[in-house]
Amino acid sequence: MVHSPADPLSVSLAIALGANLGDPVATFTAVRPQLEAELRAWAVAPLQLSWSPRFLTQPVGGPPGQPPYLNAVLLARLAAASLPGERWPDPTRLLARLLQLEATFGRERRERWGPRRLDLDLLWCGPFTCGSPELELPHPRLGERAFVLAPLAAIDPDLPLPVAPTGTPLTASAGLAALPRAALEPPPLVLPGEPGWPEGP
Ligand SMILES: Nc1ncnc2c1ncn2[C@@H]1O[C@H](COP(=O)(O)OP(=O)(O)OP(=O)(O)O)[C@@H](O)[C@H]1O
Ligand SMILES: Nc1nc2c(c(=O)[nH]1)N=C(CO)CN2
Repeated sequence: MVHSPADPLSVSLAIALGANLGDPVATFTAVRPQLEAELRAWAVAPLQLSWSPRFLTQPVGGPPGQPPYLNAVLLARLAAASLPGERWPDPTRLLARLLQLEATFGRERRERWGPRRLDLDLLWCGPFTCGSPELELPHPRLGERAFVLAPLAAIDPDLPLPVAPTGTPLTASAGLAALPRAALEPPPLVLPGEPGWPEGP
């Protein structure tokens, strides 16, 4: 893992949630406080959390005939100055917590991109870059996925996305607008807020 120079992304992290088996709405409502608690326990330093609305999305990849997905994103901003010694906690420890939460909610791995009760993907984690199969950061497919970009753009259209060092800076809304037509057909459908998930359109 390598630390890159300070920028707005270097003080934030984002986690994508997905589910298309069981009762995804109930799963999201139940996992939300648990994910917040896991994140705060891992980070030690204070966090400012922003949840996206929930989106109903068409399955991308995997076996045909899957149910639609429920998707959302959690964005966390850290006050870098409040980190102990200004050092980030280890992202592999956060991934371990995410995998454990998936297991708690009955996640089973059968086939690539197969249907699942809960998927938690670490999209980026501050300044870390990492290319091992166990942990890739930033997530290599985040810029291709409407089910990730639409929730990010709903939190903040001007949110910069992590790109390769030589890449042009791209915001969440620009990334969404740049997707090929097929990736937006049908477009993600934003759900109204409700108790347990107040964020809506
Ligand atoms: N950024 C990341 N976030 C979550 N898991 C990751 C990440 N990078 C690598 N992995 C590894 O990927 C493994 C398989 O994850 P999973 O089956 O959830 O993939 P997926 O969500 O179906 O596919 P995709 O990676 O395209 O989103 C995990 O066991 C984990 O170790
Ligand atoms: N609509 C949708 N499609 C997917 C999703 C997802 O969360 N939503 N997750 C995948 C693997 O991470 C593969 N395909």
